[in-house]
Amino acid sequence: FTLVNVEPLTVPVLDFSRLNCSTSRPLAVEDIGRACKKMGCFQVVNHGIQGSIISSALEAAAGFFELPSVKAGLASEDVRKPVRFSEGFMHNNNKKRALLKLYAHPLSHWIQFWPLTPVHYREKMGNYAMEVRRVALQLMDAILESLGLGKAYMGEKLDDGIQFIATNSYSNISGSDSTVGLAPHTDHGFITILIQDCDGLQILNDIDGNGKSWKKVLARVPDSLHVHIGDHLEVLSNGRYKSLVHRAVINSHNRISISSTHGLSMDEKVATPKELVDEQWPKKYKESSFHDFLDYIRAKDTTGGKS
Ligand SMILES: O=C(O)CCC(=O)C(=O)O
Ligand SMILES: [Fe+2]
Repeated sequence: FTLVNVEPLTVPVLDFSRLNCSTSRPLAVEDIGRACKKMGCFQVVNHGIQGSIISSALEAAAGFFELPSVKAGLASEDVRKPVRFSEGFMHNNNKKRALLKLYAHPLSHWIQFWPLTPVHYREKMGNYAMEVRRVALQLMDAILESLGLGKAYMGEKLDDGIQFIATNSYSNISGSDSTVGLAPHTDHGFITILIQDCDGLQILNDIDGNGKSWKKVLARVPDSLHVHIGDHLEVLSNGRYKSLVHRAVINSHNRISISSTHGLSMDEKVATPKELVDEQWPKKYKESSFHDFLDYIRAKDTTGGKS
């Protein structure tokens, strides 16, 4: 009941092209800031990524999970090689979510570890990875600006940052109308950009001040990108922008989603800048790197590392 009867999210839609025009940029930056503060997420249209690049990436992801060896839960020859660099959990043992996680930046370094099949997988996913990164970096500039930090606050640190692409395939094996495919969590980077081939993403926030409730993100606006805030942006903004709790629900269809997470490099510490600390906003967070975060989560984990 609580999974199905979830209201759609009325999410602010940002026209990305407004960021590239000096007269409309200040208001667009303000809109982004407001969405980050109130909603923890927003959607982006007119981002310049061709629809065909988005659909090809979703197709490539679906094709990979359809490979007989992957379906059987065996690492295929070309998947086994990147084991050090990608994590894969397949549909075997009745798992509801299959995941292939790809390191994506710098692409010229990581792409050699990506799957070789289906054909054109690397090309299709690589095109999307590069394009979505371009959008992510420009959004991060705007987000920093909305915090009053100035466009160049992070400078090259963002250029050298990480990009993880998580390709997810969900199948409803329980036979029930809907089931949770991915439990509630927040992402660790600054921002995550997500695309999905059908509804399933749900977010938890308090939009009307009536307490937190789940809302579903509709896959309706064609080729729009869903952007949400991760833990490191919460740290950077000293809690002005909160990371967004989200989950994935599987309905009767199989479903594909691709999330691209962007942050600083693994060992670069994210700290709250002094400009964002004052009496009203005392410093709330310890500085940490992506690596520290993962170590902390592993250490805290009570499921024996299987989570
Ligand atoms: O499948 C989804 O919609 C959510 C995926 C997600 O949250 C993730 O990859 O971190
Ligand atoms: Fe996530």
